[in-house]
Amino acid sequence: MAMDTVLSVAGLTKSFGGLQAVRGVDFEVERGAIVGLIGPNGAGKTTTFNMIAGELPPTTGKITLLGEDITGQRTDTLYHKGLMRTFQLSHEYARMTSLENLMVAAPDQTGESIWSSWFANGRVKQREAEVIELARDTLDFLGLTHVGEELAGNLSGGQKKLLEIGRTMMNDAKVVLLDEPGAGVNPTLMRKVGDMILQLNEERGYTFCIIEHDMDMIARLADKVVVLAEGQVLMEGTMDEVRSDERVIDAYFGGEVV
Ligand SMILES: Nc1ncnc2c1ncn2[C@@H]1O[C@H](COP(=O)(O)OP(=O)(O)OP(=O)(O)O)[C@@H](O)[C@H]1O
Repeated sequence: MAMDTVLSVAGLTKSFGGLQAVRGVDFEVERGAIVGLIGPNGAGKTTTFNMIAGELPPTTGKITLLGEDITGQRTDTLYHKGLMRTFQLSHEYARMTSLENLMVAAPDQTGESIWSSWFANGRVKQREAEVIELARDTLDFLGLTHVGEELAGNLSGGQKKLLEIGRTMMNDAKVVLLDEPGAGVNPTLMRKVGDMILQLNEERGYTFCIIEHDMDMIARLADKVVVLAEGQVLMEGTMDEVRSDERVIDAYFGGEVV
């Protein structure tokens, strides 16, 4: 493993009954990189993410974060280690405001979610002021200040995506898995989501692994692209290399002339 690898998966497999959704996937994500994970529908991208993010135990294989074997560790454990993911369909708390959605993503001083201390003690304590300030700064960074008091359920698809990215910022997650940040987002906001990702990468040193079907977005963001097809890595390379590779064209279009 290279010295600057922050995340690696090796020999990862996942079977659902008789179906082998992921069949021996290997790839590495270098510190400060933006890695795109692409491939046709059903290639195993989300299943791979679910295993890395601790939502699904791998059938076999090993996942390493910052040199530590994290295979099978759960989402909340990984959250404290700085690995977070977002979802294809945003997971906001619809009946809380945007500001509150960010606040509940912050860890408290003991490293627990602030959510649990609210319920345990019935009130927000000293940390509240710091968390509110951080949440306001995060809204400002994302350009969402004007919808800070709006219920998150009322935000547009693109604003929800930005809010999801904001939730990772509240934990200062250093390795972020983004599941289709461009899905259901209009072109203007798509550009903005891309800007945020680049800004977090360049200014705060976040490392990203991104599943995305929008090839323009991947071309703009990704340093390296890993192509999955039928549960396996078909190839990896720059977007230019991937775009012109016959195997990739075949995987997407089934070898038909299009
Ligand atoms: N919980 C599950 N139970 C059974 N089969 C599953 C489960 N989750 C995924 N699969 C199957 O595993 C395969 C890979 O699915 P996955 O969602 O990982 O693909 P994907 O590359 O993310 O696709 P898409 O781009 O369409 O989101 C598919 O054949 C899917 O039907």
